[in-house]
Amino acid sequence: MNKKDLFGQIKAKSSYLCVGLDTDIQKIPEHLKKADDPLFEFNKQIIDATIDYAVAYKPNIAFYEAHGLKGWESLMKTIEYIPKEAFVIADAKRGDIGNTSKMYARAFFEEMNCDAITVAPYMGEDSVKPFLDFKNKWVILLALTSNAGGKDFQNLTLDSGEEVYERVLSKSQEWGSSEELMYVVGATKAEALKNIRQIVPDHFLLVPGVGAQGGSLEEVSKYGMNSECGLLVNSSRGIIYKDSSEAFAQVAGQEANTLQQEMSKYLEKYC
Ligand SMILES: O=C(O)c1cc(=O)[nH]c(=O)n1[C@@H]1O[C@H](COP(=O)(O)O)[C@@H](O)[C@H]1O
Repeated sequence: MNKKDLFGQIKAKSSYLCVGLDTDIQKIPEHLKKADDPLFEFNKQIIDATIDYAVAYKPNIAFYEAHGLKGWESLMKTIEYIPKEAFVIADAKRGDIGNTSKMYARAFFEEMNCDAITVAPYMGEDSVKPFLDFKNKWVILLALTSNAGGKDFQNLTLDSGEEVYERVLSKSQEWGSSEELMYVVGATKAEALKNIRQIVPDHFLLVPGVGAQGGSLEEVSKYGMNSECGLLVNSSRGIIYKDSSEAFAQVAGQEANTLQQEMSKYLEKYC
């Protein structure tokens, strides 16, 4: 999906919501545990209940890898099930020497047909470029992450006066354009968004950390939005685990609907 089509979906649904499929077998409703493929069954119902309110889905690969071959099957079935109108992000946080990154890219872009993958920038240009070689696919580079430990490296100040995350933003623009590169900025770091928008005015930002991690959707929207929205805001636990009864998917749908309604207001106000 290209940037224009992504913005088209955002306008059509009045939403920049990304539903995080961090599907934990310990947390899914009891009645689903007897299904042949409980992870897929759970995801299928969550997708059906939220598709009217979400423009993107982000399966977090760890939750599937943890189950070996069966987990990979659940993941692949889930990705195939997501309607084509939605943007699919493999949250895999990969990145390695060039020939290895190329294999990761083939796995997630060709084999699984995801639209985007999260990539760690630590190994630099030749670890990121192989992902960017795929046309009509996206790299989502970790810039300023939502976790407390992010500051251990990301906020260190370089001799140039830039912080490391700022260098990630400025340097990586030499590698790819805003048609193929997005950045992760945690909703818990919303105070940095004004500055981030000065460095990357046109890029989409994937913003996790509203809901369970306590980030503010209003602040993120106010400081992070650009004229093409430029935001995908993810919530995982705050949507998918609100209820553990047989009505879990309905409750997830309501939760997504509530976020979408709030987003609709911010699109009018800030976009
Ligand atoms: O890359 C990510 O998606 C990510 C980056 C980050 O800085 N913080 C962060 O929470 N995430 C992911 O976003 C999701 C957040 O989940 P919830 O806190 O349950 O909404 C998880 O899948 C995290 O791995």
